[in-house]
Amino acid sequence: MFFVTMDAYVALEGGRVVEARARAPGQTRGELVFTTAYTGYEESLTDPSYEEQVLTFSYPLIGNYGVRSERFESDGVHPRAVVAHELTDDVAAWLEREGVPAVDRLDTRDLVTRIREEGAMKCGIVAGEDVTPEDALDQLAQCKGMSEHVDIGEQVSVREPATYNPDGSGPDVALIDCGAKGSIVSSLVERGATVHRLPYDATPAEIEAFAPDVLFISNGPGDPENFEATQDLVRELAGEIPMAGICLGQQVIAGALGGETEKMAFGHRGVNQPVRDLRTGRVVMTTQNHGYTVADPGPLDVTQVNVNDDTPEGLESDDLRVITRQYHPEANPGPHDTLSFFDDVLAMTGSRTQVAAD
Ligand SMILES: NC(=O)CC[C@H](N)C(=O)O
Repeated sequence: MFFVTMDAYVALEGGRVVEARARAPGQTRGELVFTTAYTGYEESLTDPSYEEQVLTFSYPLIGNYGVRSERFESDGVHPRAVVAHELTDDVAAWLEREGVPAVDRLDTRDLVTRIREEGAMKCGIVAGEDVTPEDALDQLAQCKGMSEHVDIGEQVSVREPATYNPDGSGPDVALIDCGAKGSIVSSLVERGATVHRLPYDATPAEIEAFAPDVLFISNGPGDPENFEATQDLVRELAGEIPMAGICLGQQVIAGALGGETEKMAFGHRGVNQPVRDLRTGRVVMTTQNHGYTVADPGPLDVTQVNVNDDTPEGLESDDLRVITRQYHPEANPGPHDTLSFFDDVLAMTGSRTQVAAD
């Protein structure tokens, strides 16, 4: 007989408690979401866009090719906790070192079905010796909804500006860090750009000091409406300087220019999300991780849509010189179908006009 000691509990919004096995101890809470990605767990777990969420992997075995820091997208693990059907010892040890609770040996098929039917939900999660179902329910009771995390930008952004590839011969990019993945920086640097990484609440005057050729709004966690300072910046500089955005960046730019965003039921998280370009009819496979979407693109044209649910995946405006993507063209993890986005962004810089002085 094969016995597994159950020493972890996951309390779901509504009060149901699911038993599991502790793989990294701790007690925490967050919005329970799932990814269908079957590869790229190191990248997902270090993606700042997962801040304040509990990440469930629908793929049953996570960790089968080890843990290598070269693949990390930031300095630490961002989900509050991790749920999988089976986590390898390597991943469990890494999460324990990072102080991130992790559980496995629960029916993730059932959990994912529930999230698909009821939407992303609050959860409490406890793992380790002596934890009880009541502890998990206590955590659940303290769990905030994603949109209630009003200071989430502060949690994930750089404190001080940083410059990458200072002697580059390419364009200067002002990257507004709302929780940027490292491979957005490297995708730009590889193409010769100099990247000035700036806090999410950088002011127009701070941007102008760098005289950048393009303003690039990064990915990031939570509700784009909570990035008011970033939206103000976009509004202020719109039309003055070309702009690009990825994921939260698309949402912030659309919201700032008069459009609207809304929460999705369970979002898109995975590495095989099909996207159709409306101009060419071509479909590409994309990597995604988002729970909000653009509901109204404002003055921007929708140029790409998700094949599954028609939500906007690409927004553009020739007049305003804006180009954004809802998916992750930096492709870490891949597929690599959409890397040319970075070439398109840098190509926009040829048409730069002077940034207006205050
Ligand atoms: N990856 C991201 O930038 C996520 C965007 C936003 N936080 C969302 O969940 O929709």
